[in-house]
Amino acid sequence: MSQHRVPLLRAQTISKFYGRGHQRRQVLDQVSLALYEGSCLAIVGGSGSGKSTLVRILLGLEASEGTVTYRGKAVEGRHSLGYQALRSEAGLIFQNPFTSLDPRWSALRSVSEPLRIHAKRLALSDEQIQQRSLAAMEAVGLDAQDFAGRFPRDCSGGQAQRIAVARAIVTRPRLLLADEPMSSLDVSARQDLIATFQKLRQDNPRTALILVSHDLGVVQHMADRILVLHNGRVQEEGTTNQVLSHPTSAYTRALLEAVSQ
Ligand SMILES: Nc1ncnc2c1ncn2[C@@H]1O[C@H](COP(=O)(O)OP(=O)(O)OP(=O)(O)O)[C@@H](O)[C@H]1O
Repeated sequence: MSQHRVPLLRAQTISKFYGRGHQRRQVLDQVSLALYEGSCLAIVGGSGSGKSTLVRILLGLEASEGTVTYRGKAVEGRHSLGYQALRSEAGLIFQNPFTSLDPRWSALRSVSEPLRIHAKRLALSDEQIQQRSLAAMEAVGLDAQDFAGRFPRDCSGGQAQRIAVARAIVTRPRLLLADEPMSSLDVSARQDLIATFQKLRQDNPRTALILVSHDLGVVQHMADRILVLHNGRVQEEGTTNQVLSHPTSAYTRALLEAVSQ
């Protein structure tokens, strides 16, 4: 069914090399993927498997062989239509909120910043920016009145990461891309953030999500499809149920044995 629609984001036969001469090394080999509106694709692999490189290529931040398209338009260089559409419609969440959030900014200022950047285009008043920012904080399970004036240093890792998620969703993105969003959190904060993402998906059924993780346990309750990457190659790709119940590669089976509880 979804196969007949145009994917929101598509990568076709992406290959990437670093270095020159005999230092030249391939870090991605013919990687293809498709992400549809409203779906969640997890990209899973161990350290050095090429996840971050792939993410940078998907975001148009790094050149590669192969093609990336966003809503059917090529993402190639910062002036391309695909790049501009992607960057104005995507929310990004990174591994460590204490480095991705500005330590000098209150939560309200961090969350409202993406709206301020686009305030003119979106025709938003200061009052509307504030209301939408507070609503984004509530949407990720923070008491907005309590957290609005807090700085990252006044927050736990899980709370700070929720502020970063609120900042990513405040513009109502069509695509959310989260690169190892749980890996700096302890088990309980991780469970809370998984629940937050699940609620966000229910509340925003059209938003697509790419979730990058080294841990199949983190993605199993969130992803519709899983792509397993190892040494820059796709080991397997399929529905979450298929990959978890009937893994076809030994590498995926090893990842499953290492699942965190
Ligand atoms: N700028 C670069 N120059 C040379 N090699 C690089 C560069 N960036 C990444 N690599 C290499 O490419 C391979 C893939 O790295 P990448 O960071 O994409 O993996 P990863 O799966 O995200 O790993 P991790 O989970 O540890 O972040 C690694 O061997 C890395 O050393």
